[in-house]
Amino acid sequence: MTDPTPALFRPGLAAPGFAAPAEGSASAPVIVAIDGPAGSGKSSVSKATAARLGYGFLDTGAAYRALAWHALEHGVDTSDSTAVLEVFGDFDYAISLDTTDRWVRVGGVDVTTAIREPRVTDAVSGVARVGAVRQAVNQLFRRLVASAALQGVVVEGRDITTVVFPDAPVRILLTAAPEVRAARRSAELTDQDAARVAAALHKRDAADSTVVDFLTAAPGVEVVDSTHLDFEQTVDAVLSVVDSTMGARDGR
Ligand SMILES: Nc1ncnc2c1ncn2[C@@H]1O[C@H](COP(=O)(O)OP(=O)(O)O)[C@@H](O)[C@H]1O
Ligand SMILES: Nc1ccn([C@@H]2O[C@H](COP(=O)(O)OP(=O)(O)O)[C@@H](O)[C@H]2O)c(=O)n1
Repeated sequence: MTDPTPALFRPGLAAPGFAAPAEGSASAPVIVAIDGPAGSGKSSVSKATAARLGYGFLDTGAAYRALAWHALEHGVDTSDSTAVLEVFGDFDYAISLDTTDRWVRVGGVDVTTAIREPRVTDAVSGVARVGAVRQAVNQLFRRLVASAALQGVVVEGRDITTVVFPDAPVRILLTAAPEVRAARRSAELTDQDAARVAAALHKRDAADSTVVDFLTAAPGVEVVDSTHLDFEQTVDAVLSVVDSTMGARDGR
């Protein structure tokens, strides 16, 4: 697999008017777009799917989490949109698209683990509702993918199938019943109280879904419901959608 090129983001470089490289050109990577609510398996399933396909993997939520971390480092209350925009001005963000070497950096600091802390999770919806932030990070995502020199990239988040890459050849909504998603997230965060984890997850979904709709599939988006599937079955179900969609596209 080609070594995915880590890319650095300074918002100034992606100011309004920045022209993202054209999609659909011969060298543009194939996009597999995956959306879904918290704990549906987007990150883990997308990463495994990318590894199986020999593609790169872009976790878009990491950018919002990293900006929330950056805001907290500056003592900013993320419910204050004006203050969020101010600290966004010097948000120096970089992420790896490599499934075997995942890292996230802000200003050269490795925040891969720090952005999963509860204080960041609790603050992230505040930065995600700032429209100017969303527009700039969406441009970054398109630029990162277009310049990755990869055959394909699995991109996961909340608005990838609808806003970031609405023309992606493969678009999937990954869902699971709310109680199943909460149980999976709690099983992952064994050092935290399960009831608190579940309440925080549902509260974040409620806040996030006022900004983008990731609970219903847009026209043309395939639903993969993992409620009754184990992890490998879910990856297989996603790969099956990729295969049938790409097969239909290539006339197979
Ligand atoms: N189908 C599944 N069955 C069981 N566990 C799963 C399944 N899909 C994902 N998981 C696990 O659930 C947890 C949450 O998945 P994650 O990928 O972090 O979700 P998201 O990125 O949507 O928040 C992880 O520990 C992951 O390994
Ligand atoms: N494309 C995206 C991805 C994430 N987000 C925001 O970023 C947060 C963190 O996303 P995430 O994917 O890491 O969250 P989990 O589903 O892993 O819990 C979400 O709660 C949203 O507020 C978004 O608004 N749009």
